[in-house]
Amino acid sequence: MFDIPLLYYPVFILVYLAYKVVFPPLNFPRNIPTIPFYVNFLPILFGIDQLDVFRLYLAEPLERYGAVKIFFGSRWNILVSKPEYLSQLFKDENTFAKSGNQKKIPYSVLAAYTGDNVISAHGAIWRKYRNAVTNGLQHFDDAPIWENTKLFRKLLSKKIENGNSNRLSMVPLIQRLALDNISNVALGFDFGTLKSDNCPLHQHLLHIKKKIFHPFFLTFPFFDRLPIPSRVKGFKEVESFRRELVRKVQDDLITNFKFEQTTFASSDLIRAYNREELNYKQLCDNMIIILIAGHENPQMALTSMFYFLAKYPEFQELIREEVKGITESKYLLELPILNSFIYEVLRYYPPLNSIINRCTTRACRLGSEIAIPKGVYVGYSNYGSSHNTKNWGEDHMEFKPERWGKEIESIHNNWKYAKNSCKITSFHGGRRVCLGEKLALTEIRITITEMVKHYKWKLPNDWQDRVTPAGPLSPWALELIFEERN
Ligand code: HEM
Repeated sequence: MFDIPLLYYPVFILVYLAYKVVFPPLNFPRNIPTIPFYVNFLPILFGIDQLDVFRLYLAEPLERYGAVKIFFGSRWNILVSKPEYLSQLFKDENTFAKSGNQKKIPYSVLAAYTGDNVISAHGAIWRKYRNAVTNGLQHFDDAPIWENTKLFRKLLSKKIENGNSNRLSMVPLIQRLALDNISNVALGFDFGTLKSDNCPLHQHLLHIKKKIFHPFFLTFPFFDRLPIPSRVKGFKEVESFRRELVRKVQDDLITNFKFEQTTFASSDLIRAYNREELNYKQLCDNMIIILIAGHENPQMALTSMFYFLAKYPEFQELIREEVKGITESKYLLELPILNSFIYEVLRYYPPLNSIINRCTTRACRLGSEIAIPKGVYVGYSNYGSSHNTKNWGEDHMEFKPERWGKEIESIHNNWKYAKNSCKITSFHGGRRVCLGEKLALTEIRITITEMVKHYKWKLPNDWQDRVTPAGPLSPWALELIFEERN
């Protein structure tokens, strides 16, 4: 045996870490391309956005091979975009088992925030959660959404009046609309952000989100294991926000003397907790995920809707004509231009660009050719499947609502077909299909309807047209210039 001087240990550790980061593990499939590990840092280093990264590094290999090796979240993963592979991923849940942050990075601030919930759980636990929340998310009263859109309009008009400018920063405003919608429709309380500029729960949420979605800690959650003071504080703040939210929901529902008749997703969660089918942590984890998925995804989608309506203003006029006199959601479902426009936006900018939260439970093959070892994280690229020549033709980079069809029946059928054949995976598909799709689409239809009736808007000439640098996908720091219609 020979002694290695202590001095060399840090060097060995660094070399080992670099080796783990720079190259995929040796047992990863060799017949698919490797995306350079540094692509994650390009938005931070060079100010480019996630679609620049996609165009430069992912588009061609994904189009050609349908799957690539990619470094993300402190590990190497496999990212898939080919419909056949996606369909296998979505169907064979026993092999590609859901494994969310609570398993992948249990030591992280992000995992402390989201916990073990209906989106990330697997097997019997997932079924228990899904049973509790399905009814409330599928059957809901859309009246609060109409009401909130009116409050949203009032807020816009007030901002324009007070600021002496009709140029508005849209992200915080849309977030307020999305938060009030999900809290009213699914959680059974009013977040109240549209009525007050300084709602304490909202301020708390904004504060912790900055900590959770820090690009460095998202790429290297491993550092959350270290006693870094800001991260230690982050854990405490996340916990206090979760408790505050659940207390608010419980207080509002319990003081509601008709609690037993309420059908919110949160009422069913509380009932499952009262029957001891869920423990307190599971109750919190699922309440919080309804809040997170229920406001962040529609927020991204709505931001993109506003953007595309500004970029192609002819659709503001066409949709305005279509929605004239309509005040009920069921009639909005029948409008071809409105619905094909929405589907095209969801294809063009899928709010969740890529999702990596499945882990192989055994060595297996993706298709007949890609051999994957046990314990590997496999995810899917929504942008990759909806921007792909094989799936969408040579014009997939063009924004063309008419690609969905002319008649409303064929438009909805084409949307269903694209989902069933995994050519569009913006809402996942199969058994684990998004439970909030109906709610989100209702919210989007109502918001567009009310907005085009009362405003015209356009992009400022000096606004930089780019998308978010990483994570959820939508126009970055969207600003719009509004004009009220008479
Ligand atoms: C435009 C808006 C939305 C988009 C694009 C979207 C997208 C998705 C996607 C891609 C998944 C699968 C995630 C995965 O693979 O792990 C999912 C699952 C889910 N979403 Fe949504 N979502 C949206 C809105 C909502 C809303 C408003 C809710 C309401 C709370 C919601 C609740 C859920 C739930 C509960 C699941 C888990 C389903 C399961 O695994 O059983 N989503 N969503």
